Amino acid sequence: MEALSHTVGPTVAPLRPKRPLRWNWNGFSSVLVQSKKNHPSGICRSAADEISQSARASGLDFNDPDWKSKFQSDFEKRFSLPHITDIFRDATPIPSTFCLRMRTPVTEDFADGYPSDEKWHGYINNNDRVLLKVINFSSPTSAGAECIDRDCTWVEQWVHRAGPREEIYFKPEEVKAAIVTCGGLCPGLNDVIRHIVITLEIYGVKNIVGIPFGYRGFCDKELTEMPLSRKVVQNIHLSGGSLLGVSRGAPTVSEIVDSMEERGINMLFVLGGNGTHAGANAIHNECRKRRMKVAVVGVPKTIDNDILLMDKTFGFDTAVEEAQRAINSAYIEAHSAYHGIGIVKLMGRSSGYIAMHASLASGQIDICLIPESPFNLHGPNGVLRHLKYLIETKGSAVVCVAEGAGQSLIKKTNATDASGNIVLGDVGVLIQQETKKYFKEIGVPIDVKYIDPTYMIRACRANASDGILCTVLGQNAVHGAFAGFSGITVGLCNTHYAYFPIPEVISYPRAVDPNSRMWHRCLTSTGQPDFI
Ligand SMILES: Nc1ncnc2c1ncn2[C@@H]1O[C@H](COP(=O)(O)OP(=O)(O)O)[C@@H](O)[C@H]1O
Ligand SMILES: O=P(O)(O)OC[C@H]1O[C@](O)(COP(=O)(O)O)[C@@H](O)[C@@H]1O
Ligand SMILES: [Mg+2]
Repeated sequence: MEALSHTVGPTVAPLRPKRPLRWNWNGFSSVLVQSKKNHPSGICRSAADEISQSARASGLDFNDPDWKSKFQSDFEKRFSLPHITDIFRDATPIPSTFCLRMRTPVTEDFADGYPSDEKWHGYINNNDRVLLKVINFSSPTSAGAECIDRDCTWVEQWVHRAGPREEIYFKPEEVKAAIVTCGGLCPGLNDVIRHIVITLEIYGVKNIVGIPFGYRGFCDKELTEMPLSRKVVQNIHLSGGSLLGVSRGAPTVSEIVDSMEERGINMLFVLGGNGTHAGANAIHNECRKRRMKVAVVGVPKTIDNDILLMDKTFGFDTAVEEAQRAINSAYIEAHSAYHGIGIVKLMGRSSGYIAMHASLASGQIDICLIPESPFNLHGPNGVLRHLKYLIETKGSAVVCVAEGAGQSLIKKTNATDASGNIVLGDVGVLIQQETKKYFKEIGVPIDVKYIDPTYMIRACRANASDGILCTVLGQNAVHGAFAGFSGITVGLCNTHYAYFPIPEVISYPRAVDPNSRMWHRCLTSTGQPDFI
């Protein structure tokens, strides 16, 4: 085997030896098993149990000398992209109207046939692949190891490369494309809308509409679709939010598809998170059932960064950058006060990515609390005792907490929002109140400042790196639809762009691995102990 370059990081004992080491093994799905909560089965088992049970469940026998090729062929099947020819067997492609060498003016019609450039193959070949996992873990005890078998055998896992194909399955003049944005706001939504519209026009599509206020816009008679063109979207990326509006809750899938049929929509671009993608996949399946020649393509939008398999989702970098402003304010308040304590609550329902990254980026956080790493507030190892230590030794402290952290410490209400998401208890307020109570009890004066910048962060305009990410994702969404794929989404994968079948990226929320190098880096930065 060829020598691989070494990864950077400590080769000695892990930073936090108190935490039990457990290798991550999840049979066929080869995903991180991060904690009891994040394991799709919800069961916490020993590694040996996991191997035997998961192997049984997947039918994978590691004594079989062919287990690796069986794994790979199963993987290839799972990641193959649904295509309209699965249903319309005789659908014949035409040469792409997305000319890579010479742009076709939007006003020109295609009376003389579609322009094509047969000499230069700047297109993506359908067999191009992107490598999903790029670290060859030598042992299950390596930080963040994702292993398939007990020996952590290296198995290549390839996903489909995104981009324009040489042949397309829709004639631009027959396309009615619709764009819908669902769920909460996220920086970059307008950038993605803009690039979908611009790219559609370059293919030659003239009928492009926006569906107002998420899935609701399909069925609310008071809401009319918004005609879109390069002219309309030219400057929309200069402000945050969504030109089309967003909403939670939805009509039924069948009502949405009825509405699509009525409107003659045959390309649907869906910008949203896990809920939206579940909806998009259901729409795709319903269209197939009705034998509608429709391409449904998602672009993952979530500030929480909780979509599986992608380096990051758009808006995340901007959110981290913006979160730092709140952290810096909390830091200044805390440091300017006598015994000041700053508390900042950041988004992240089930994933602590924003809190972790903002803490790392700012370098001003003493305690970072995320849903993936349980903690006690009270007791000898609790957060409050450490805050007392910080006040005694540093004179001030700053806490960053993700909204989904510490939910076991808060009384559950069982309330859900319109989309069915659990309404979380306010952990920021809890920490604020308990901190005040604790210091009052021990007779130490403190000055607590609590900042919840949630909606300020979400409403921001995308920063430069997100702007580029949105541009590429928006363009690739259109290329995917024209290539005839449906029920897919697009994401950044090891710095390349890939298409994924929707179910693979939303089977459960992506979460921070408490055994990962990144979380350990964060702990190194804050200097916080275990809080259990
Ligand atoms: N399992 C599902 N099937 C179909 N539609 C869903 C599903 N979950 C959520 N949705 C719809 O997707 C939209 C967005 O979902 P939501 O959870 O609010 O945001 P996000 O997509 O950001 O996770 C809502 O209109 C919601 O009704
Ligand atoms: O107040 P809202 O609109 O329900 O949004 C709150 C939620 O939005 C988020 O920022 C993102 O959630 P979505 O990805 O589901 O839109 C969550 O972290 C947070 O719980
Ligand atoms: Mg969601």
